[in-house]
Amino acid sequence: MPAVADIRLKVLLVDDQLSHRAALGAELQAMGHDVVEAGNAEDAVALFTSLRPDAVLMDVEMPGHNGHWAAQQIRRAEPEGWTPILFLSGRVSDADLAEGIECGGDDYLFKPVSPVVLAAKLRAMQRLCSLHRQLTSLTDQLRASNADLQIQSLHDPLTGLTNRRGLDIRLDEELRTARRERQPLTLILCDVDNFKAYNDTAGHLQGDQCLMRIAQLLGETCRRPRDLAARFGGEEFVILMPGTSHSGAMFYAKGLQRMVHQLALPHPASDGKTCVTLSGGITTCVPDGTTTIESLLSRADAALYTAKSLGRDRFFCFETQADSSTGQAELANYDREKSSTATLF
Ligand SMILES: Nc1nc2c(ncn2[C@@H]2O[C@H](COP(=O)(O)OP(=O)(O)OP(=O)(O)O)[C@@H](O)[C@H]2O)c(=O)[nH]1
Repeated sequence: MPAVADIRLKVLLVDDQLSHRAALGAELQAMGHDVVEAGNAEDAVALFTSLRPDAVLMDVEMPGHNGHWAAQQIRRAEPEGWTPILFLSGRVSDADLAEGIECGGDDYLFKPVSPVVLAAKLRAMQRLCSLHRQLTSLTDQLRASNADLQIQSLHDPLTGLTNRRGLDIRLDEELRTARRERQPLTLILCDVDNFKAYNDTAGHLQGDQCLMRIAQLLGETCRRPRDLAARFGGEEFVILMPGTSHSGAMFYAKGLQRMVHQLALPHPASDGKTCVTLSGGITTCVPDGTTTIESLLSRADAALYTAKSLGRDRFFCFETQADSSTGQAELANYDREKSSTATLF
């Protein structure tokens, strides 16, 4: 930020008399400021809107609209009212002065303008301009910090994935959208197998690295714009797939399992397996009025529990779960298949 005295103001100088503009303009430039000139009120308003000067010096009496009218238009164009407007006038009654301030002006300069008074008023405008710039810069910093905080509050610091809070927000949105549009919604709850043993053997820091790699893989596999990979907590992750049917979810899970195998992250203590594996519980439904975030999570959790009981390194999905007969029929339609028994792969 330059020192107040060094601030170069962009001054909009409005006067219908060319000779007055030339004289005052030359003085302003000699003081180190930039000058934009307008010869009438309409041009003044147009130039103010397009160029956003730092200060306005405005004649009051002009053919057509006068300076008071122009000040009103300028205040409308800039409701925060930061830009100082100084009227230039030959003689001012108390009533004129009051009207000028009422119309949005800040001060009066009497013609012919004394160079000393002009310099003093410009110094005051430089101070105001400096305050405005500081405030704008602080507001920008605050806005950026708020945006950062917003991102941090919705993301997990270890993996960078959406955190539980962010997941809850998206789940709520997607549940309502799927219900309204009668579209299937798939939720997969994944868990790293025997992760306690991993930590106990390889150490917590190595465990963190493992979670980061798995999270990265999950993030990469969520390719559709509305798919979401989130860290649910600990070594558990959620994949949310709006508009994805039962069969689509199974196709995705098979691919994910294959990719985890290909990743081949060494697991130091996993029930006879040498590499990290995932288990997952899948639930797909066309939600109705009774479907809640909790019911979706609890169905996925039950399916995950079953996958673990059946020996881990697998994804499990109960028979197609819809929440109403309508939902069930629609889901069957989407999948073009009738599900009857549990599906395991
Ligand atoms: N390194 C690391 N470990 C974590 C983190 N969050 C949770 N854990 C660990 O994850 C382990 C989860 O253990 P369990 O819930 O018993 O599950 P598990 O050992 O994977 O067993 P199964 O789920 O049955 O395969 C615990 O040891 C937690 O301390 C984390 O951010 N970093």
